[in-house]
Formats: sequence, C-alpha cells, structure tokens
Amino acid sequence: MSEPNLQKALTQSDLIHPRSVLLAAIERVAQEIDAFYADAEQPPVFLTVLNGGVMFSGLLSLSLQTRCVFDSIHATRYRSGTSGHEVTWGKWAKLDLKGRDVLIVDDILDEGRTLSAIVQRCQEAGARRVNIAALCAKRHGRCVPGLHVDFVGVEVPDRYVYGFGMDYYELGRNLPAIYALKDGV
Ligand SMILES: O=P(O)(O)OC[C@H]1O[C@H](OP(=O)(O)OP(=O)(O)O)[C@H](O)[C@@H]1O
Ligand code: HPA
Repeated sequence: MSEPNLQKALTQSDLIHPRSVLLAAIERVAQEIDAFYADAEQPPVFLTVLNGGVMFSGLLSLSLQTRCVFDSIHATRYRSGTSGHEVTWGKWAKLDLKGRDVLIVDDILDEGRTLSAIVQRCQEAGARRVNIAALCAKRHGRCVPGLHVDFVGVEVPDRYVYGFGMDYYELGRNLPAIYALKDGV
C-alpha cells in the first residue's frame, strides 16, 4: 500500500457524526453511568482501552459525577490497519481488579472480540462486576454472541470508521468527528 493519506481518505469518506452530536451523546452516557453506579459501595475502576478510547474516556470522565479510580490497558486487534486479527496485549491494568466494579471504556464495538477478551481478562483477575461503555457500536450481525455493551454513545454504519480517537492507519485520531470510508475504498 502507498503511504496513507488522511486528506485523500477524507475525500473518500462520509461525515457520520459531527462533534456536537458526539458531545451530546457523551453527556447522555455519563448520566446513564452515574445512575448505574449511584448505589455502588466502592469507586468503580474506570478502565480506558488505549489507544482509541482516549478521547471518549477523557470527555466522559469529565462529565461523570461518579467517583472513580482510573487505569488503562492496551489491547489491539487492528494493528494500525483496517482489518482485524487476533487480540494483542500491550499494557495491562496496574490496579488489582479483584473484587472491584470495572467499567471498560473503549471507542468502538465492532465484532466485539477485543471487548470480549478484555471482559474475560477482567473476570479472570477477579473483578466483581464488569460493564462496558463504548463511544460507538457498528450496525451488523457479526458481533460475538452474548457480549453486552451497557452504555453506547452512537451507532455507526458497517464501514471502516475513524476520527474521535479511532485511526485511519494511525492518522486522524484527533479529528473532532466520526467519518466512514465509502464502500469499496
Ligand atoms: O470489536 P472489535 O472488532 O474487536 O474491534 C474493536 C477494537 O478495535 C479497536 O482497537 P484497535 O485494534 O484499532 O487498537 P487501537 O485502539 O490501538 O487503534 C477499538 O479500539 C476496539 O478496541
Ligand atoms: O471501523 C473501525 N474503525 C476504527 N477502529 C476499529 N476497530 C474495529 N473497527 C474499527
């Protein structure tokens, strides 16, 4: 493949969700999460999934009333490209998750393999309760059966999406909106 070109990709993409829509969705998700943890006995572990979850995580955390403790992990399946492979682990949480409520915060639910693997590792680490917040969820029928995402910001079409944390060959993560490559690009 030739050198990835973000400007060219943008001409071959559609704007799916502008910043204003995403910020409103994040506010709503924050309220849902606050209601969910209203009776929690201990601060949940707010577990950001690097790299793509960073923008969502930062904005969401600033809108939450819930007192949390913060940690992060890195799991990747797309390895800077646009198609998935097996899950590869970068860093794991520093906090001990045993007996804790864990809120996994990621940018996208696509086929759900990454989030399934993270949930399983949290459970193996002894987490008491594991929940998931995703900025967006892709509309298709290929998601891992049984995976439940508790809090979803917006839906996106079944095309490669980028922006607002998600990359186009590592470019475009700081675009303040979500774009989708047109079919066939
Ligand atoms: O539902 P799935 O099909 O498993 O895909 C979703 C995962 O893919 C993305 O990560 P990616 O591998 O692109 O890593 P990155 O966040 O470091 O870019 C995203 O952040 C999710 O973790
Ligand atoms: O469409 C996508 N865009 C960015 N990252 C992703 N990870 C899974 N699917 C996607």
